[in-house]
Amino acid sequence: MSLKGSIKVAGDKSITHRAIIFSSLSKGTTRIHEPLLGADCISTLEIFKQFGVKSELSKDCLIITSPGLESFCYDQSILDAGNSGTTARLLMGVLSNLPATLTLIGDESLSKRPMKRVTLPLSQMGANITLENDATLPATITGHQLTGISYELPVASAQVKSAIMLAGMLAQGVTTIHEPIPTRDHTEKMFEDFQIAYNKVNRMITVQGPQMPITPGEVFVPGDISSAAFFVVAALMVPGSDVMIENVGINETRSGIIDVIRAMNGKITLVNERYFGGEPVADLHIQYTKDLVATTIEGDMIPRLIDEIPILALLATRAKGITVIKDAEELKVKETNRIDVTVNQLKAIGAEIKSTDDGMIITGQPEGSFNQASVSSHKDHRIAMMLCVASLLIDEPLIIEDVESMEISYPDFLKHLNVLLGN
Ligand SMILES: O=C(O)C1=C[C@@H](OP(=O)(O)O)[C@@H](O)[C@H](O)C1
Ligand SMILES: C=C(OP(=O)(O)O)C(=O)O
Repeated sequence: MSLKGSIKVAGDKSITHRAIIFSSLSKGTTRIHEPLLGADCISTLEIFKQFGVKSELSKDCLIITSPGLESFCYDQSILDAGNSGTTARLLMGVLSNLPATLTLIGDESLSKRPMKRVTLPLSQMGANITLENDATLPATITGHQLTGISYELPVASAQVKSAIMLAGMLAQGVTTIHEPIPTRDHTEKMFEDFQIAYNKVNRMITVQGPQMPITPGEVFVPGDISSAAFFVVAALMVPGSDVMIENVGINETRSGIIDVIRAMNGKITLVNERYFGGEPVADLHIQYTKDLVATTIEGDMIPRLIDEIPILALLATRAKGITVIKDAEELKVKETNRIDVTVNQLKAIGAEIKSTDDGMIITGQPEGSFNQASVSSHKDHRIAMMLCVASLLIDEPLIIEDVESMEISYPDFLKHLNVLLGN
């Protein structure tokens, strides 16, 4: 049973969120081509619908028509970000500037994730936000126009950077953000798509606000490299596999996985590199590699592959030698503690893996086999898909509890996996 053939993966989650946000803030109609309609992006869309934004799906295009943020209606004050950290954090930057009192809530997992990292800089801009226990959702926000600040990001987080950029775009005056370690730059690219002026020199971003009204744009969403990662790893590990994944985003701030796979000796080739809208894309050709070698993943590489670490940990179980993942403590505050959950699930099926304070250490067993075990995604979409890929290395069926959490970022995951398996 090998993976063969070609697929187009789900649209990029980060870019779809931003496309929905920027099109909702602008007055008029924006077409978003090939968006991701996973649960997280739907959470962002539903919030803007409560403000009076309309959406329509036509073939592969999401058409957003907005009255513009000056004409939002605020009849409903409870906004549900569901499971989505991106929704909650980016929208805090917007809501803090709107003339309404609104409460942002989330599901059980999101309600445990740290929000102070966003409310702290926003408070310095004058925002009025109350968090549960001064730390988590629900957040009650009484909005008014903020004032620009100069801020150095203490954590390498694109969500925090983007929240401040959005707030700065709507605020009075100049906002400057210094980003010591580069993170995904889709917000910067979306500023360009929607003709919002900003400056980025080295790692310093400057936004002069307020910039309203915002002109509608047109967005082309590439395939999500974080979703493609599951098939890339599956093809590298399952003997006989030969797969093409089309139109995948290879933005430098997201493509760490390609560098790591090359360092591990994995057979991956980028074909037909081009631009899709404002983002670079390529078709990824991946072939089974029997002589994978261990590597170290650390430092500035981490934000370039943060969401791919669970699936890269699985890949490392097949690579000769000891793979070390460090500087990845951010994994502890994702949908689950992804260090513990990844280690515990992979250990259960027989992998030699242990957690550390800021990552994990994996001893590869290229010839070893995994065993059946009782495993769970712990309602974390990336863990659910990682376990599905792990099941390809086990002869008996693997029963994965809460596997449906994959809906968050990839509703068609199993369908696409079956296409490649020829089922
Ligand atoms: O900005 C974004 O779209 C995202 C940024 C990352 O989070 P952090 O900003 O918390 O690192 C990433 O893990 C998340 O899946 C999406
Ligand atoms: C961490 C993730 O998303 P978010 O922070 O938006 O919940 C993810 O998709 O892996």
